[in-house]
Amino acid sequence: KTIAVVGCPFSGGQPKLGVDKGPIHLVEAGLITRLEELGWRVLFDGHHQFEEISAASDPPIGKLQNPRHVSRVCESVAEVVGAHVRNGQLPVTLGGDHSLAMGTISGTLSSYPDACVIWVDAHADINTAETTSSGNIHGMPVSFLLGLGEKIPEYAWVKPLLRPERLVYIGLRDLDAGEKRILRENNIKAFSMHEVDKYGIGRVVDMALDHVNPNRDLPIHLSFDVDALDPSVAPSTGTPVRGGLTFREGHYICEAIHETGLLVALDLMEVNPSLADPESVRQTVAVGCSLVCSALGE
Ligand SMILES: N[C@](CCCC[B-](O)(O)O)(CCN1CCC(O)CC1)C(=O)O
Ligand SMILES: [Mn+2]
Ligand SMILES: [Mn+2]
Ligand SMILES: [Mn+2]
Repeated sequence: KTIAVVGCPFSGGQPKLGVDKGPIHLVEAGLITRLEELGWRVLFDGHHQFEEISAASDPPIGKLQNPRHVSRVCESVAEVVGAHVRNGQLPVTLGGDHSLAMGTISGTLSSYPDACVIWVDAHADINTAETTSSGNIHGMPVSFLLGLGEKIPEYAWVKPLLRPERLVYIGLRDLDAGEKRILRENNIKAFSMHEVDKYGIGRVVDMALDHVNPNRDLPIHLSFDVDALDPSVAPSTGTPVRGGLTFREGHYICEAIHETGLLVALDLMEVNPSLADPESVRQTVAVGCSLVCSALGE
């Protein structure tokens, strides 16, 4: 099978400079060669240029920051990822901030409507325009994918293709009040760090899969935010939160998902190579590469 590496140098979903440089660092760390060494054919259709998409003027809509730019970029990503999936390739999207998952998961679901989503993150990224306090759209992609909250004309292209019972979280530990309410109201399954401690990562992954993929017959889209890992493991990221997944727990999730043989798309998000000292940046990039390779059979 062929992997399509989709470099998405995009930072509009959040305020910190540098996360748009994530893809180039991941590729320059040798990710493509490592994937080829695993036996994959790898297509790298380059780092997408999004500057031309950026709206001339993009004033906030309510609290939402860079709303038109984020929407246009995500719509473009949905088309790119959807095309790769339709061509029978496995898209590996390198971020860039997590707002991009609005595009990647839309792309996957357009071809695999019954796909399930495993969202590995310290955060739920499920704020609506009403519940967000920051207005940073990287904290909102899941709400758009589920069709929650007030409709925003600029986001009319996002179809509510994701069903709550097809979504499961691993690694949560920093949720806004509105997000906790949304998870409860929609019966969304979440394995926080408390459950990871209580049951161990092995049981958590089994339970997560039992919830969204009970017969192990549905395609899996894995959306991995490196801030799910403990900041000691992946320090160079925009919204670090203490008490995260260990290096091994992060890798176990990826290895276990590979073992299902059901992975159809992968996102590796929020590596920001400008937020730490060179050694910490190198470490974060190396972990990102390693997680991708583990999800693909290493
Ligand atoms: N939920 C946050 C963080 C989103 C992180 C997105 B990512 O893709 O990295 O998972 C946090 C908002 N929170 C509000 C209260 C403040 O004290 C701290 C930040 C938000 O900005 O909505
Ligand atoms: Mn995230
Ligand atoms: Mn996060
Ligand atoms: Mn983040």
